[in-house]
Amino acid sequence: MSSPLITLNNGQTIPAIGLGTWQSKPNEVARAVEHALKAGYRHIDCAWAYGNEKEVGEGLRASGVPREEVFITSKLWGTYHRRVEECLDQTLANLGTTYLDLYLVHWPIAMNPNGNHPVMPMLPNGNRDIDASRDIKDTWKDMEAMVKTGKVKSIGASNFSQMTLEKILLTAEIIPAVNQLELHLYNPQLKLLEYLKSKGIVPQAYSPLGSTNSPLFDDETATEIAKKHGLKNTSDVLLGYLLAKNAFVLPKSVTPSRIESNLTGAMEAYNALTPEDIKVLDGVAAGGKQKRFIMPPWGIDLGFDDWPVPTK
Ligand SMILES: NC(=O)C1=CN([C@@H]2O[C@H](COP(=O)(O)OP(=O)(O)OC[C@H]3O[C@@H](n4cnc5c(N)ncnc54)[C@H](OP(=O)(O)O)[C@@H]3O)[C@@H](O)[C@H]2O)C=CC1
Ligand SMILES: O=C[C@H](O)[C@@H](O)[C@@H](O)[C@H](O)C(=O)O
Repeated sequence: MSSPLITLNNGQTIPAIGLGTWQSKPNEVARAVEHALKAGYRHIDCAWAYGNEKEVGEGLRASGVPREEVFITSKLWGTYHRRVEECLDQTLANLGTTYLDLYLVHWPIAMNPNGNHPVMPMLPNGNRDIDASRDIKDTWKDMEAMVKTGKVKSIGASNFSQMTLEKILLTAEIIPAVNQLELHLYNPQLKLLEYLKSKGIVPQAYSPLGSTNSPLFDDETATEIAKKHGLKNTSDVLLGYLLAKNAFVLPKSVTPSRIESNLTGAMEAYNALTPEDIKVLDGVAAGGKQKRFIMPPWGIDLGFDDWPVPTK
């Protein structure tokens, strides 16, 4: 089974279901990618910061699926906001490919490129070593330049609130194709989804299952809806719900049976869910279950309604 395609604002199409690779250990991720591609996935979500792109590349080659049939995304890390092409070139070399289908700014926050650590530079006081003088608009300009090199087909955002998007849109020549966000039953960000729609930016749902040790699998509403439609897993409803919101889903798994069922189950649920189910699922977070799972301690305001502004 393959997944439906979503068309981006530049006409490029992407399979709506992609395999996540964050926290997939290097010794597990090659087999996970190979298995996913053999099971029908054609979209892999990677990042320089995940430290496993070399092994993702091994999995791609082991699958025997031609490179041009797979949609590959990767992300620019904070310590490289002033060295965009350098980060991209490392990713391309790690993956063993000459181009990416999509390149995202991982977080709209630059970190000190000359700090005490290449990935997570820290200050003596324990805070992240942020490069506050780097304007996100300039990082976006450098991302735009990567499209001209032919090394990336599309560019996009990740973890950008409306506030951050408005900043880059002031000078952007290329509107981000996507915004990859924490999106799931307990954090549906309905207002931001409306804004993205108005700008032609497609949402990509990260942590669609609620990430590691997720409470979402036990959610009563999703479980009841799964039962009602004879779906095998609550996770099917979690993924089908996001597809129905016109978001990509990027479930991560290194478990072969889950890799398979996330693809087939998401599609089954997408086809089974009714507008009434979607309305009920839309109300779960607002009904007292709102929760975000990925909240790195950046120490600055990212402009998300549900993410408390840090006190100095
Ligand atoms: N842009 C960004 O800042 C971010 C991007 N992402 C991207 O999104 C992807 C997905 O998000 P992630 O946080 O990994 O979390 P997910 O919501 O995809 O959940 C992954 C967890 O759920 C388990 N799991 C997967 N499928 C099932 C299933 N059917 N039943 C029960 N358990 C299951 C996995 O275990 P196991 O592997 O052991 O099967 C793993 O522990 C990432 O891998 C990454 O690619 C994620 C976070 C932030
Ligand atoms: O993509 C995954 C996430 O964004 C992850 O890379 C960050 O949350 C990182 O662990 C951090 O602490 O900043």
